[in-house]
Amino acid sequence: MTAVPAGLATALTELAGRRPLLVASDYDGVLSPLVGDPSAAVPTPGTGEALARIAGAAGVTVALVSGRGVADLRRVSGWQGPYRWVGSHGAEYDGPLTGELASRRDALADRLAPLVAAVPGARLEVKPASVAVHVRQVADPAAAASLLSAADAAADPSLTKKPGKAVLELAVTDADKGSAVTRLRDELGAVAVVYLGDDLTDEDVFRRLGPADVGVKVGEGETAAGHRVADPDAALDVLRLLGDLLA
Ligand SMILES: O=P(O)(O)OC[C@H]1O[C@H](O[C@H]2O[C@H](CO)[C@@H](O)[C@H](O)[C@H]2O)[C@H](O)[C@@H](O)[C@@H]1O
Repeated sequence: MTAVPAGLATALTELAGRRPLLVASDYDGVLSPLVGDPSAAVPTPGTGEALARIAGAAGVTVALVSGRGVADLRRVSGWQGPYRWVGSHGAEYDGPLTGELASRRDALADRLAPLVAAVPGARLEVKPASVAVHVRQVADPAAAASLLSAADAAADPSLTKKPGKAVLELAVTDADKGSAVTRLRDELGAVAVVYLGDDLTDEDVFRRLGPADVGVKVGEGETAAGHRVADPDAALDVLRLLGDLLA
């Protein structure tokens, strides 16, 4: 167990009495350590219990806000909790997406597949509203960079580019996590929001947080978040502290 940074602990203590409260988090790299195979990204042990405890506090809503599709997020996490499940970077907000996006996504996947197949270790992930080109397991950094450039060049202007950690995602919607969390905040009438995230797509949320909110960047890199912790283990410590404060 690591100590939660003092400034963050103080901010959470100040926020803990406010209701309604929204506690939202990204999944990969925050609630689950990054691994080579996206389908094997299980939660950090103890994280499900920490989230369930927070969700059990009166007036508190827990939301999982992921780039993954909701069905995939449920499967990979193994969680069933009473959470708000927001997937596909916010495109899946009220439930599964309609089928009309699927044909555009499939055509995109067909265009990208030969590029990915030509690079050993690269992986194509077809998701509800996007296609992701993963290079985490490409041994040659030049080949990885070149594949990401080629995928970027293959994107027509109707697509939304979402670069992330060893990945470039091309989305057939312009949804973003910042809009999704703002919509949740408004819907719940939340007077404060806690958000944890590790990647570029999470910056859309951090940029929209206000002075009453607490944003926590997990890991390195530039951020608009007011607080930072080192890794998913430290993120778990934040959730455990928040659970204690809300109890
Ligand atoms: O918004 P998130 O919940 O963080 O999802 C972002 C993307 O996460 C996954 O990719 C990332 O995690 C993989 C497993 O650890 C890792 O192999 C990959 O390099 C990371 O980019 C997921 O596969 C994507 O679909 C999500 O958009």
